[in-house]
Amino acid sequence: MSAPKIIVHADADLLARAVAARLITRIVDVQAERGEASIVLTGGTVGIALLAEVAASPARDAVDWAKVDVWWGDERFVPEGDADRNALQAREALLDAVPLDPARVHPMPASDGPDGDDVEAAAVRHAAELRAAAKPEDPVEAPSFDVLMLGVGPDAHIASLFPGLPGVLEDKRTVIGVHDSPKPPPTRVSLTVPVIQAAREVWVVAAGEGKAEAIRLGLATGTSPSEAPVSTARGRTETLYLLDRAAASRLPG
Ligand SMILES: O=C(O)[C@H](O)[C@@H](O)[C@H](O)[C@H](O)COP(=O)(O)O
Repeated sequence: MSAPKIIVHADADLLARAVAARLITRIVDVQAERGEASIVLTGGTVGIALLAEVAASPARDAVDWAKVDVWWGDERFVPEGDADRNALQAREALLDAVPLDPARVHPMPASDGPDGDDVEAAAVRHAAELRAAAKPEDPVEAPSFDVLMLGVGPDAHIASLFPGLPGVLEDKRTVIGVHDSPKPPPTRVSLTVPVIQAAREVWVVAAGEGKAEAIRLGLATGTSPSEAPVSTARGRTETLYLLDRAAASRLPG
């Protein structure tokens, strides 16, 4: 696991623009090496704002979008067309504006999908999709994502792994159904820590004073995952904490 690097931008708008530029560059670099790239999107305010900044960037056409695999870190388990879906928000912000291959876009299941409202079956279905996309050398039964982005909640959750819930301790499954989420909606689907930590690069993206304590916990030594799931956000070759000044206002000394 790589030690976190902290990069601070002046405010939330600049953060979104800078992460968008970084994402475009990273995809271009990975595609120059291997032809294709895989990214994991996050919902949340900055997570969606940065996608809109990618869409607005003149550099976006440097990416071969048809060779980008798009996945999500978590999803609200609501119907396909629900405005709360991270996937729907991402489509509106970016995905509909670039020439992706639909077969390479992998939203997590919705509650009106083939498994109906059975979130456990939906998680198993998505785990099978990840397994099918994994290569023999991948350390878990999921792709080793090139860039996995995570927002963080004021309670220090990442994806839909919340403090005090068992999901953050899951060490076998790659995808779980989440029940009783403290943040609505209560039922969700989430990647687990082993998949997150198998990613080549993990980027934690956070803005605002309300995230400062969560960021402190995420970087402090000795934080327990159950207390602050964000402390598990580490990539294999790179871990970036991409922050605005307010979110960086309580960094551990
Ligand atoms: O499913 C969700 O509720 C969101 O995806 C959530 O995990 C989000 O990423 C963080 O809470 C940060 O969100 P904000 O940037 O809006 O605070």
